[in-house]
Formats: sequence, C-alpha cells, structure tokens
Amino acid sequence: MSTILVCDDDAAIRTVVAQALRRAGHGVVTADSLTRLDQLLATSTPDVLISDVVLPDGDGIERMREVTSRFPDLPIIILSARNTLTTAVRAADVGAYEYLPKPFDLDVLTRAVAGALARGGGVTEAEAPTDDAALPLIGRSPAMQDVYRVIARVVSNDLTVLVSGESGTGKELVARAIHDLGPRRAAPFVAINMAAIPRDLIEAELFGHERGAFTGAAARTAGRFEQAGGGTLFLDEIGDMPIEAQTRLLRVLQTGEFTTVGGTRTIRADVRIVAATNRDLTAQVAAGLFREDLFYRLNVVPIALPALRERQQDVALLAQHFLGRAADQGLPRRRLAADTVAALEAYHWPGNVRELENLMRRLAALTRDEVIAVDVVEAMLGAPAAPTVSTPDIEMAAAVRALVDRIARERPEAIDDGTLYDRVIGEVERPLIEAMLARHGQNQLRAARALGINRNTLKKRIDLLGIGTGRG
Ligand SMILES: Nc1ncnc2c1ncn2[C@@H]1O[C@H](COP(=O)(O)OP(=O)(O)OP(=O)(O)O)[C@@H](O)[C@H]1O
Repeated sequence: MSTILVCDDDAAIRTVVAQALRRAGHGVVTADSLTRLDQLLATSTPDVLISDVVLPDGDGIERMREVTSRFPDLPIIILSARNTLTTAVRAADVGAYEYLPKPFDLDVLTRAVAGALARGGGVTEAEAPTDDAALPLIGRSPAMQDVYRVIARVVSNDLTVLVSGESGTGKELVARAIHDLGPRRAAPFVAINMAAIPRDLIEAELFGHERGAFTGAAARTAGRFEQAGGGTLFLDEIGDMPIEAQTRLLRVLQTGEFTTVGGTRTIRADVRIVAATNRDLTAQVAAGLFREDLFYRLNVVPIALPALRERQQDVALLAQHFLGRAADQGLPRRRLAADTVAALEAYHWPGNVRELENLMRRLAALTRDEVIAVDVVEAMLGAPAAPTVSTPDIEMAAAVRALVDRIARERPEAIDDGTLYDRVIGEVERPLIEAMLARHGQNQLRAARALGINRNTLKKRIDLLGIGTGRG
C-alpha cells in the first residue's frame, strides 16, 4: 500500500482528503504544520506528498524546495487557495508534480495521486521564484486557473504556444507573461500583428530585407525574427497571415533558419514563438485559408482564453484592479457600490477585458462621487461607441479578406479590372438587404428605414443586385 502524506492546517481539508485517499486504497498520514511535516519526514518517506501553501509556520512551496533536494524522487502535489498565476508558476518552479487550486474536486486529487504514483518524481527547475507583487494576469476563476496551469508548464521550455480567444481577452498579456516568467526574459519580446501590416510587406517585416529587395527598400532592415533574437516573437492575429508568408514561416519553424527578403545568407532563428488568434483556425484550415501543417506546428501547446462573460467571478477583481491602476496614474480614486459590481457581473462584455478596462478608466475620469453608483454604470453600458473592436467587426473584416483572396484566386483579372469595389460591396450588400427584407416581412419601406437608407435607394439596389424578393 502506498503512503500519502497530507500537510494542511485546515482540519476539514485533512479529513476529507484523507477519507478520499483511504477509500482509493492508500495509507494516509497527516500534518497540520511544516514542523510536524519535518518530524514525519525524519522517520519515513511517503510515496506522495500533498501540501498546502500558506501554513502557520511558513510557506509550503518554499519548504518543498528543501524537500525535493532531500527526496528528489518524491512527487509533490501543491494545494492552494491563493489562486494566482504566480502560485502556479512557483509550484512548477519547485518541481511540483501537480498544482491544484482550492476548492478542488476530490476525484481530481485522487487521479493526480494515482498519476504521481505511476510516474514518480517531478520535474525539477532551476529558475528563481518570481515576484509575487507584480501579477501579470488578474483573475482566480476556475477558467483562468486552467490557463495558469498551462502557462506554468511552458514558461521554462521553448514549446510553441497558440493562444486563442475573443478580442480583448488578454492573449497578448498571456504571451508577455510566458516571456517575462521564463529564461528568455532578459531578451526582447517582439510583437507583430498580421492584420495591421499590408499583406505584401509581411514577409519583409518578419524576416527583414536587403537593400533594393523591392521598391522603397533603401537600406537593409532587420525583421522581427532578428529583433526578437534570444527572446520571444509574438505573432498576433496569425489567422490573417497570407498563404505565401505562411509557407515561409513553416519553413523557418521546420529548419530553425531564415533568409531575409532578397538575401541569400541564412540566419539562425533563436526565438520562442507565441502565436494568437481570435478566429477558429481549424475552420480556416478547413476553408483552405490556413496551412494545416503550419497549424500543427503552432498548436503545440494550445491555450484557450475564456471570454470575460465565462468568468463572471473575475469581473469584480479586474474592475478594482483597473480602478486602482487609473488612480495610480493620477485619476481620482473611485470605488464600486455593491449593486454596481452585480451589474458589471451581469453584463455580457462583448469587448471582454479590454472593454471593462476602458469602462473603468472612463468611470474614474468622469464620475464625481467617490463611490460609483449603479445607474451611472448602467447608463454607460447601454451607451454605444465604446472604443473597442467588436467580434462582428473582426468577422466581417475576415470574411471580406477571404472574399478578396477568393476572387484573386478564381478570377485574377477581376482584381484590377476596376470592378472589384462593386463586386465586394455587392457580395456584402446582398445578404444584408435580404436579411433586412426577411426581418421586415419583405416590406421595403420598413427595411429601408431599418437600414437607414432611402426607399428609392433600396429599390435601386434591389434591382441592380437582382434580389428576387416580393414587393414592399
Ligand atoms: N487577466 C487580465 N488581467 C489584467 N489585465 C488584463 C487581463 N486580460 C486582459 N487584460 C487587459 O485587457 C486589455 C486587452 O488585453 P490584450 O491586448 O492582451 O487582449 P487580446 O486578446 O490580445 O486582444 P486582441 O485580440 O484584440 O489583440 C489589455 O490592456 C490587457 O492589459
């Protein structure tokens, strides 16, 4: 029978954990402090050690450092109620086999113990623990705990990470956290957004170019791969990367080398790659817009960031964090009334954390009272024109780009025969008009009003586009 040593100062936790493990057929010994743990370890070595972090006589994770140096093969499972990214990373740092944020599921713990027994010793890392004060990511929801655990597992290696999630969910912040917490932190973190650079310049931006490589290339320029040397390259909105550039990127990932545009010399690519997308890349692969082999090369470690509406319990913490930051930057210090917090939690946050951040800044700047009342927030949440990019905008932009790509592929002559604008607008306009007519029972007058255009204009467009609907 295997022996599990459980160290927690909470008697209730010791009891339920011991019961569950005994039921699973293990022998259990418990300790309520680090001193007691030391006494027990002096006389016998357990097969698995489970320890809490905050104990009356010290920090459980720090003590595990000594324990692992004395018993390098002893698997350790850390339990913690301080559910931050830092705790997850520190647990990974000391070589813990598993880290379970409290509250945890007893079945999960039992499975972790079984896994630890099957696998034996943990992974040992030499990295120093990180600063607890500077938390890069805020939030303690179960959904974020999953994210933290994956981050903790990748910071010390160079595996390629693909972060997916809606716009404003914190994808870039995750990429930065991976960089800042890992061994490349002293070298640069370089970000490049595929959607923000003209398509024909992307390769030159990524790999650099030689003098005269193309019109306007007056001098040799280093690309982002070179600029990020030794550090991390963040490829944002990777789904927008043109196919030719994808082919080139794939080759770099396969060979670990690249050449500049117009150059012949090969340069070693010494970067960790973190890519991000707010689109469903598998759908892009299925549609032939994204190379499948590149997708697999990038998706080595996937991290799916939940939308803010899926982590309601983080809203209050994030809101307070942003108000605090606004105050640190010189805006008046403001607090949230309890019903204001409830209203924020109930909101669906289409712009995710970015929208919440912008709202808190506006509230800090605009509200007169020290405590922010619920009606002020409700008025602002109802107001349009929050400075965020919404998901429909992004989807529309993606659809239009895909459309242009398709026209270029299928009818290359149409790309510069002077009809492209009408063609693309027509493609967008047709489903729009059809949808509005359907919504308004084919009534053209009401559809025109809803669209905000003149009825005659609508009639003309219907005739021109040959939309075969009824009359208004
Ligand atoms: N968990 C978090 N804790 C604190 N701040 C956050 C968190 N998530 C996001 N933010 C903040 O929200 C804003 C948006 O985050 P970020 O730019 O990382 O999102 P993104 O997913 O990369 O967005 P996009 O897809 O539009 O580029 C940033 O100012 C970031 O600092």
